[in-house]
Amino acid sequence: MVKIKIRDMCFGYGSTPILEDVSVDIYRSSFVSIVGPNGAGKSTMLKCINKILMPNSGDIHIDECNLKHMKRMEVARNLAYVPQSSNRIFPTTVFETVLMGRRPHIGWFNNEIDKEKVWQVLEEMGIEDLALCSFDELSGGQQQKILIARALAQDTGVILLDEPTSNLDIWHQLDVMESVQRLVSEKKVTALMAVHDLNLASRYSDQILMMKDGKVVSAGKPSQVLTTENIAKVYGVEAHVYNHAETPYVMPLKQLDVGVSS
Ligand SMILES: Nc1ncnc2c1ncn2[C@@H]1O[C@H](COP(=O)(O)OP(=O)(O)OP(=O)(O)O)[C@@H](O)[C@H]1O
Repeated sequence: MVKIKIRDMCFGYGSTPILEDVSVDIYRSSFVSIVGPNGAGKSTMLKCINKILMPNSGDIHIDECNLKHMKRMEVARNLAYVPQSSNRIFPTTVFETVLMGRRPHIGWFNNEIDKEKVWQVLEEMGIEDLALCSFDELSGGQQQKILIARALAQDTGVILLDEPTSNLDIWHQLDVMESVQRLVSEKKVTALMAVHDLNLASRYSDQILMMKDGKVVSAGKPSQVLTTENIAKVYGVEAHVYNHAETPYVMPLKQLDVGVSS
């Protein structure tokens, strides 16, 4: 069943087109990765789906609802968004930061159930010992985990993640990916994640969208999208792709043509 339906979506900053005629179906309870070079439009696409940006044309439906007709709080009850972790400063404790995720459900006034939910999420992520720490005194990787915890506390059917592993060591990268995978398999959440690491995308995703210059140039299972040809065309990189069943492993070898990616 389709959870997010995007049709003919175009977006531009001023007269500069950024997304062009994007049409994709994201299925309920699937883990979908968006890959592509710097500047391809991955973050812009996530921001359009979360209504942070308004497309110039086209439609996005969440279930049967057109995003255009959804109010801010309704969007927040349906979609949680984990932004790229650059310089996010919250002058609050970790507990208070995660509690902000409950706002779409209860407004400004928190009750015991919401606080319990926050403790539950902190425990599930193994970060309850950070609860009383100040958010802005944590490491980049710890802050990343707190932003993910805040999204989990939001308790939505869709979670959008913008490069959630970018600040993390390999142990924590796997930790985040396993957490998202558990959300998808156990809580039937739909996860859409922008990511640069093709091998993490390959291992964890049900579907990959490969973007270049604001267009989705390939979409499907990892084994259909992560091919030598696509990687050469989109990244300008020669790569070996070792196919282990449905999970290709990508080994980049050399640049083919400097300047393919921006
Ligand atoms: N606020 C802005 N104003 C104007 N142009 C912008 C703005 N934000 C992004 N862009 C441009 O939009 C294009 C797509 O950017 P976007 O951040 O969506 O790409 P991305 O694929 O997420 O890149 P990266 O992998 O580097 O994070 C880029 O050319 C970028 O320069």
